[in-house]
Amino acid sequence: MSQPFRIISRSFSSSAVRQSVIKNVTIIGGGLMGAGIAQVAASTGHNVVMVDQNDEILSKSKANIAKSLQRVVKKKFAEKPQEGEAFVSDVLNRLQTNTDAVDSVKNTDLVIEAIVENLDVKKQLFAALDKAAPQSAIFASNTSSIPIKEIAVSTSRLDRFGGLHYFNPVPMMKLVEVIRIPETSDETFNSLLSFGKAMGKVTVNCKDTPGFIVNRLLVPYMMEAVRMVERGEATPQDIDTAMKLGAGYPMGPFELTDYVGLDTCKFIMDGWSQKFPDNPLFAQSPLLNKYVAEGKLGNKVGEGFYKTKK
Ligand SMILES: CCCCCCCCCCCCCC(=O)CC(=O)SCCNC(=O)CCNC(=O)[C@H](O)C(C)(C)COP(=O)(O)OP(=O)(O)OC[C@H]1O[C@@H](n2cnc3c(N)ncnc32)[C@H](O)[C@@H]1OP(=O)(O)O
Ligand SMILES: NC(=O)C1=CN([C@@H]2O[C@H](COP(=O)(O)OP(=O)(O)OC[C@H]3O[C@@H](n4cnc5c(N)ncnc54)[C@H](O)[C@@H]3O)[C@@H](O)[C@H]2O)C=CC1
Repeated sequence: MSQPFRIISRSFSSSAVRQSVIKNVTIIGGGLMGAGIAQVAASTGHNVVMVDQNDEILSKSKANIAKSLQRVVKKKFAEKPQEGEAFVSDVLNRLQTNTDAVDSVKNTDLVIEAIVENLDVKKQLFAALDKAAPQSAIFASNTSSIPIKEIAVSTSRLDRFGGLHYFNPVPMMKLVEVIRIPETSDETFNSLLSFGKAMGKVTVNCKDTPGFIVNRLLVPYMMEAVRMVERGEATPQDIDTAMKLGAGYPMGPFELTDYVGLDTCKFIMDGWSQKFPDNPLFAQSPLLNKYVAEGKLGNKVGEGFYKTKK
């Protein structure tokens, strides 16, 4: 078997950094995030297998990727449309799909999980993948809110487990939070950092604390916005306008909730309100729960706090 690690010598330091070479990537989940991660990984030269529950979902994911790639090439290859076409075709050739997660990891270097925000479902998936993936493969979760360690314990590879938390829309958002648990080896962490950079992202290092960096600050802000509406202090429209024009945010909190998906937001809040019952920042929102119960899940279904085009 080939040696999975290489020594990288950095010119600015005499020390050498051990890390594995990541070429073959498996993304589990082809929804909003999985499709975005798959697109950018394939666009940056990686061989990608994107996995979801059935072919219909995967066809939609591929169609969304094709649409997003067109937006990217329109800018990047504005003067060279033929090169743009060749780029799109190369990217799509590097992107395979599979409905069998276990089969998809047999030759993988890195698994990135981007399925529903539910601890039990994630653990069940990783436990199955752990038996099938090569010993050298690194596992990462894109969870928004679940501690990485709680997911990682479903496997026998805690030293090869970490978090890669991307932001929506992945092709546009430049950040990836790279999370290590105490057991994550330096090799694994360095490989995850290098992979994030190889995808063209800026990486920040995070410990395995609730919400990492961005969501630990973003969630209380967004929850206070919905509580303002619940208290009758302002409308979603006025809050969104205020935060865009007064604070310079590209989207207001309600537009962003529709963009992220109200179901995902509720999964996050269900988890945090159970875990931190005494913290008022994470108390449930009756309004969010009502919208989710009515099936108003945001842009993905055409209606959330706003009616949008699907
Ligand atoms: C209030 C209710 C409370 C509920 C409580 C909730 C609990 C908390 C939930 C927390 C959720 C956390 C989720 C998570 O883990 C982390 C996240 O991802 S948080 C989300 C982070 N993302 C953002 O904050 C996005 C903010 N928005 C923007 O940056 C911009 O609006 C955006 C880039 C999306 C779009 O730009 P905009 O100017 O608004 O629109 P355009 O359509 O003109 O696009 C501009 C430019 O960008 C190109 N583009 C856009 N999307 C894509 C894409 N998917 N693929 C490729 N290209 C894209 C577009 O083509 C435009 O290009 P031009 O050349 O400029 O025309
Ligand atoms: N929506 C957002 O803005 C962000 C979400 N996240 C996180 O990313 C993860 C995915 O979120 P989204 O992409 O928004 O969700 P989504 O609902 O758009 O997609 C999830 C996909 O996973 C698939 N899936 C579910 N169980 C599966 C399984 N066992 N095997 C294979 N596929 C399975 C579903 O069919 C669906 O297509 C969640 O953990 C979420 O918290 C992280 C950053 C931003």
